Amino acid sequence: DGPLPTDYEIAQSTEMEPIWELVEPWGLGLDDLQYFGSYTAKVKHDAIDRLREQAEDRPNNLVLVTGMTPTPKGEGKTVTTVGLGQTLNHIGEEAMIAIREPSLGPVFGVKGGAAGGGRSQVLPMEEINLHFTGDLHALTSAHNLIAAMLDAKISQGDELDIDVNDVSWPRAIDMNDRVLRETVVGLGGKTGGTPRENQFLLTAASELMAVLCMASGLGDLKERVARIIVAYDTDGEPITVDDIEATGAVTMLLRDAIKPNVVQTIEGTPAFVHGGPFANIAHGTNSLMADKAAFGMADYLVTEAGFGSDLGAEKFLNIVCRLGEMEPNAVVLVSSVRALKYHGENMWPADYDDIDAAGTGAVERGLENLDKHVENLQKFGVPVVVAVNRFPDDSDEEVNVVLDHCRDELGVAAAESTVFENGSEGGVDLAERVVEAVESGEADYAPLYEDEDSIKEKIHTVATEVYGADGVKYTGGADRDIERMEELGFGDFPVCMSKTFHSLSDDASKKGAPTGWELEIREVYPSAGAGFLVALTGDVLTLPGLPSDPAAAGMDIDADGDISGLF
Ligand SMILES: Nc1ncnc2c1ncn2[C@@H]1O[C@H](COP(=O)(O)OP(=O)(O)O)[C@@H](O)[C@H]1O
Ligand SMILES: O=COP(=O)(O)O
Ligand SMILES: [Mg+2]
Repeated sequence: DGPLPTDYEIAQSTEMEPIWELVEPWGLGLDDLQYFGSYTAKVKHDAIDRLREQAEDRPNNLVLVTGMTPTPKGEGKTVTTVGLGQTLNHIGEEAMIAIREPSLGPVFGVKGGAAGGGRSQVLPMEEINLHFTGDLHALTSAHNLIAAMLDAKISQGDELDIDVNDVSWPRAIDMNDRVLRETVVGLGGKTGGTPRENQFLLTAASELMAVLCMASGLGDLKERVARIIVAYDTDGEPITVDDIEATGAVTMLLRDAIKPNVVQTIEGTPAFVHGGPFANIAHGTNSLMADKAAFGMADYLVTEAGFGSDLGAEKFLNIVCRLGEMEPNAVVLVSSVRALKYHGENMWPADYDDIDAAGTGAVERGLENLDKHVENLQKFGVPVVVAVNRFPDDSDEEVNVVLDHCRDELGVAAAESTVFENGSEGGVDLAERVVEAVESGEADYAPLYEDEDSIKEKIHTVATEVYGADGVKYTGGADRDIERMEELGFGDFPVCMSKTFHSLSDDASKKGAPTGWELEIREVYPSAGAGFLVALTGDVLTLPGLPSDPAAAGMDIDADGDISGLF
């Protein structure tokens, strides 16, 4: 007993299997893999195609893991996804997991890594959380190649008649560097190019990341890249990646990134870790290629959508399942005592000492946030299982407040989970509830809106049904943007809402289940390559900043290469 070793110590003490041995029973052979050391590999296209075919003869039980509105540290969706995958195998099912690959932004910022934690992690955690297989670097380079070629056209004169004040393609960086949000480029006189304003966004929010996650293979990726709109000409006509002749080079840079990465969990469950869009500023789930391949290897796929169900899950259910032709069989809604207290105390910003000091009354007062998330998820017609992800200092009384509420008040299945501390031993109750939900056949999934609904109807549906808004107000150029989207023929695209994750509303300070407010939409732009529109709400930022005490400040490496402070 005593304090749990750190994530890194647990990871280091785990004897991993060579990846080719680990995946062999799941249908992947030596020649199907492109190796990055002994414990990480990419799956080659032929193998992916074979797995897709094999998936047609399997159950394809899809379990989505989402959460309530989290505190800034996160409440354990990744931990629960890894732990549930491990536990399903532990109780005799065949399960794979698919999660996103981390961005260096949060790794060095507030949240730390995204490889799970405790005894429910994917390994090798230090590789996964740092350079991994280079996908984020490849995406950043590909994104900035487009920006450089576009500016070369602008400053050296071009037949495209680009409107220098109507360029929609920013630059990208995989780092939370807030001072790059709004920049001026092209300074330095004639050789410096044409001065103009330009933004940076986090690579996780790049349309290339979304395109990589939606693509079905290299050929599809290339067609999607070609369609990406990067600017408009002086007549307002779109200019694409193909128009600036960047399609081939950009796709070449992504030739490896498009292949899903396969690794293992602490207990030896195979895991796809591929694609890394955040769920506030992007669509928030891993690549469809990973999902489709996993269905060829296992009966269950457990996959995570980022942040609360108003973000990752809403977009997974309204966009990813629609475009990816998938139907979820159950949704796990991760709750935590600390998040319930955070809402119950109407706390902003989060103070973890105050959270620890709060009592069961605060847990009860916070339940309104959990209730709204349960209500939202039930609107999609999928059975909900609430997981109470138990943290070390949680008391039985506090946990039981949540379990009793779910079972007695909400009439939904609920289970305590200690997969962080105990691995699969701590997930049996949850896994059994999930299997019951899947085997009940109750799932009757449907998205909340139809393709033919207007753009404003789609936004109104999400705002009122999911966020709890009374309505929507369009500010800035949003109305004109929507008219342009309809003129361009994007009216039937689903809408990816970009919103703060700190609240169900677009105001980070509002906790619980805010009512009596209007959603503000300030900009709408196309991800023509990904196949959806993006609507910016409130003051959401596509390039986060570092806190004054970033996680990076607590990290170190010794002369033997041993790392500390990475979590
Ligand atoms: N039950 C738990 N006990 C202790 N720490 C936990 C527990 N669950 C999650 N954590 C830690 O909390 C942080 C957020 O967990 P994570 O699974 O990444 O959440 P999410 O995916 O919802 O953002 C991570 O540092 C993780 O190791
Ligand atoms: O996009 C955010 O994902 P997490 O909630 O898993 O941090
Ligand atoms: Mg996560």
